[in-house]
Amino acid sequence: MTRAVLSIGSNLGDRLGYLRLAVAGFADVLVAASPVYETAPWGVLDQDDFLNAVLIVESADVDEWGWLRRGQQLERDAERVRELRWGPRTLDVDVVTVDDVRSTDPELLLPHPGAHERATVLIPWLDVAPDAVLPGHGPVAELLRGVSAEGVRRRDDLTLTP
Ligand SMILES: Nc1ncnc2c1ncn2[C@@H]1O[C@H](COP(=O)(O)OP(=O)(O)OP(=O)(O)O)[C@@H](O)[C@H]1O
Ligand SMILES: Nc1nc2c(c(=O)[nH]1)N=C(CO)CN2
Repeated sequence: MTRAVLSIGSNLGDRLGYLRLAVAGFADVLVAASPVYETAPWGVLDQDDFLNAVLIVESADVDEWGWLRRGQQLERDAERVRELRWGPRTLDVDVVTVDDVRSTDPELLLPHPGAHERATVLIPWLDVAPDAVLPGHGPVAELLRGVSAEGVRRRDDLTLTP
């Protein structure tokens, strides 16, 4: 059995629809889905706001590479076009952690190297897992104390399950 934490994001087109597409794609393995947050972009600042959320998924049949592949298939289903690094996208699925697996393979870095400093990941993750620990970094609740939550707004009017 593996349990993964996935960060999903969209800032192009039907943003909520794309996040829902991801949730539907993981419906058979879904343990929890966080609230939806509207977030100011980081990385490339001159782009539209994102919707972000975190999913917890679990399966006896999927290893860390399987979670990556399933996320990438959903990105393709969302007709994502790879253009700019950190640029606009219909759907991004990042594998944040898979249990306490460590990987330095550039195709699958685990834990995700940006997670510890991204409020867009840490805030929704804490919502669904208050005791979560990011391997190598510590409790998510503590990491959040060192990160600015500016530009991260909870959107309770948007729900991931229709
Ligand atoms: N933990 C991970 N989750 C998802 N993709 C990963 C992970 N580690 C490495 N990758 C690789 O990253 C590439 C995808 O990069 P992508 O363009 O989505 O990056 P990004 O989302 O713009 O930036 P960031 O990875 O900083 O969020 C893929 O080739 C994938 O194999
Ligand atoms: N707020 C926010 N900004 C981003 C995001 C994201 O998910 N949320 N993803 C990016 C590329 O991975 C680049 N910038």
